[in-house]
Amino acid sequence: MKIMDEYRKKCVSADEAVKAIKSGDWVEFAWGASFPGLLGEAIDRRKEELHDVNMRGGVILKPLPFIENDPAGEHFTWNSMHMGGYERKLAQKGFAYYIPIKYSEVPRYMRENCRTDVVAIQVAPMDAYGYFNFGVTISHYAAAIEKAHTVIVEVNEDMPKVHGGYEHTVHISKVDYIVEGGHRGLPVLPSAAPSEIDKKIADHVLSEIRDGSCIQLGIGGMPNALGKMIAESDLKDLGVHTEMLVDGFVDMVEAGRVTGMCKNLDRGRMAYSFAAGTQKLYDFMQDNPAVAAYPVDYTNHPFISSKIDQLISINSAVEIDLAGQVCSESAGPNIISGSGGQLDFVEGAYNSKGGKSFICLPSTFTDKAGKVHSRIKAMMTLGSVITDTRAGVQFVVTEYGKVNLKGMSSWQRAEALISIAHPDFQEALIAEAKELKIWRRK
Ligand SMILES: CC(=O)SCCNC(=O)CCNC(=O)[C@H](O)C(C)(C)COP(=O)(O)OP(=O)(O)OC[C@H]1O[C@@H](n2cnc3c(N)ncnc32)[C@H](O)[C@@H]1OP(=O)(O)O
Ligand SMILES: CCCC(=O)O
Repeated sequence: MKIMDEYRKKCVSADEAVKAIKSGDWVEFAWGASFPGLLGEAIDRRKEELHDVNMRGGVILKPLPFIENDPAGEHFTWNSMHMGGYERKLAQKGFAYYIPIKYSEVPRYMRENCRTDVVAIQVAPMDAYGYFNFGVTISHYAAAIEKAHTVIVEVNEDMPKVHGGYEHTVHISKVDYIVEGGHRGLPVLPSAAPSEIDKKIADHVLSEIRDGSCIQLGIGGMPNALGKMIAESDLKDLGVHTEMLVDGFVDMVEAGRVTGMCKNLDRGRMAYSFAAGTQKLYDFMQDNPAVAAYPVDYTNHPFISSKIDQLISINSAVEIDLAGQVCSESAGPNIISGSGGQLDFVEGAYNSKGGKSFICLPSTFTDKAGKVHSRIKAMMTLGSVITDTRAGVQFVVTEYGKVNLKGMSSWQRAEALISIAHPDFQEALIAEAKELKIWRRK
């Protein structure tokens, strides 16, 4: 069959396409900026016919209509591989559940561990050869498609067509239904301007980065702010190998910091697996040969990323204890986000020749009642999830300085971490360290 005949045959309305979903199914639905809004609304309209449907996705940037309109959870359950602000509020109300991941492993989970009946995703318009480009989200979609009995694509004329890599497209022969969405825009994830604390942290990190380094920036305000600061530095010939492409990287390119010419892999190109940011980022990605889209088991697996020399990983955290264990995903037992690719890059950067991993966090956190807490704790808050074990953590940075925990004894860790805690909390931390028998009088 000619490709355009096949296209026309598979083209249906959103309501027609989602009839493929049956009660009890698992549906791979949305990730980040690739939110298939028409399909979401159509699934919601089918609510009364469906029971016990498990929807799966992550980093959701827009409300999920089928969850919003099912407050008793009779029809749909939301399962997230990484929660953003919207999902963590759903989780606190009991409407969403977290799937613990090491993000590098997600394609394998899809192939070997997770049930996937239907894939419903957003794509760019088909090309002349019959391929739909995944655009801003490559992640694990190719793997999920391999396992699903039904694949539905919602075509968004505004989805950038990106260069790969591999597994950044799906061929029409693998697609069951096509829903034309026209120009739908993409959800944006705005980034804040760097705060004074961000700037101080950035100064500590910047003094560790050399010309020719390859940068990964994690999710959240701090890494993005650091990206902007790197753009304002005088570093040269930087490379980019990251899971998440954010506006900070565009700033670096525009400032002439990035050539990628020192990379051992994907020389001259910026490897990424999903992108979320402003329209400036999405415009930058469109048909840009400097961008290389890959599945997340390529960008994130430490076996691959560590082949790149001078890999610099910059991630953020919620709290750290005096042993050096890092929590980046919960406040006590309450989920904030997820492990994501943090551990992947902490390991990848440390194992790269000349590589360094940085966990960057402000020294304090102010709660909603205005009370200030140290993020450096003698012991982890009860219920907090350990994202990076103490043996894996290398540099820890606050606005008060940086310490490299690798190879340090328990008393050295306590001393080092207390030295970068907020001065108002240092005495109390020393007292607690003494009780824990990790304070050594020198
Ligand atoms: C993407 C890559 O390339 S790979 C690796 C990157 N992935 C990761 O690092 C995964 C884990 N990390 C993360 O999810 C993020 O970096 C975070 C959560 C640590 C920081 O993200 P940000 O968006 O900057 O966090 P932010 O400071 O806005 O806080 C998020 C929420 O946590 C709450 N919070 C933050 N710190 C604390 C704390 N110490 N105690 C209690 N709550 C806290 C905030 O109040 C906020 O809640 P709200 O939205 O209800 O107000
Ligand atoms: C999984 C999405 C983002 C992250 O790695 O934290």
